[in-house]
Amino acid sequence: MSEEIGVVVTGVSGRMGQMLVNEIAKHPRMHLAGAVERAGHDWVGKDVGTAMGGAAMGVIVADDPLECFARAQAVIDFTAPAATVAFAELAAQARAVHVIGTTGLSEDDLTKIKAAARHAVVVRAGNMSLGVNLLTVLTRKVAAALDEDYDIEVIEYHHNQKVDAPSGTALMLGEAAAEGRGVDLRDVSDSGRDGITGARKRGDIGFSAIRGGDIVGEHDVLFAAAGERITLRHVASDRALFARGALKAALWGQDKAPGEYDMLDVLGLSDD
Ligand SMILES: NC(=O)c1ccc[n+]([C@@H]2O[C@H](COP(=O)([O-])OP(=O)(O)OC[C@H]3O[C@@H](n4cnc5c(N)ncnc54)[C@H](O)[C@@H]3O)[C@@H](O)[C@H]2O)c1
Ligand SMILES: O=C(O)C1=N[C@H](C(=O)O)CCC1
Repeated sequence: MSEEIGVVVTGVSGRMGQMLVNEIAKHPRMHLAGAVERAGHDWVGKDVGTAMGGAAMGVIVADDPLECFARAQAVIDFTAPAATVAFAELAAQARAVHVIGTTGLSEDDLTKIKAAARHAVVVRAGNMSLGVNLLTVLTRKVAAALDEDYDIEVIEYHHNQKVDAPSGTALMLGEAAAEGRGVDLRDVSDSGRDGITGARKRGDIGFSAIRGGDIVGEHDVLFAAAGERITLRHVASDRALFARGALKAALWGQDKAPGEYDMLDVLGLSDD
């Protein structure tokens, strides 16, 4: 698809929302078709450009998502789980591609998103960067090559405002490691150690979450055995990285059949 598409950004005042507005403004094949914030937010009713402290953009921040989605080809959504579940249904009604970056989604949330994806394209990933998605492929391969003599630990580092743990990225990496090992992550996941936990269980995949300052997002996958350690590491130093991945997903999804996709599909890194 080569024509320009209209994109709605939800959670527009957020860290990712503002990053997305800036990236869309620079994109040759996209324009900002709408900007959504939660009802009662002080940006609602204001021009998004002036609310961001710059020049007016001619787009007024709204709290009625469906009205905005109806005039767009894509919705890019980095908000919060309850909002994302509601937006999935509305984006499907509007037949807009729904790009979901929100993390911390429960099993129940994922079931509802899957239902919405019967009617429209949903692209969802806990991390939209090429580097992290490539790292999931490498993690799966390394985990498949090593046996349980190698303890797998995922360590993630984020800013002090992050509300969910383990991060969406850490879970993607944990899933990839479990897949490489041929196990279900739910059976081997070990997060939140505290107190007299007992020795580490062989075969577990551990998670640790560091929160501090303005860290954008860093992830280590550690394979630790007697006598040696291997670490796979990704460092994000600019949120624009995630925004650009989301824009790529919005364009990629335009000519796809309804269904749920991830960034491995968008980036051509998927096995199937
Ligand atoms: N997948 C990725 O690559 C990636 C990258 C960065 C962040 N994230 C995730 O994106 C989400 C947002 O991160 P952030 O740092 O921008 O958070 P943030 O708190 O800065 O922004 C979230 C925004 O969503 C808005 N919001 C909440 N409920 C809403 C509703 N019902 N309607 C409209 N807007 C609503 C909030 O008002 C806020 O402006 C988090 O889940 C985070 O983990 C994912
Ligand atoms: O800042 C955040 O929040 C991030 N969330 C994603 C995650 O949970 O992995 C991606 C990195 C930044």
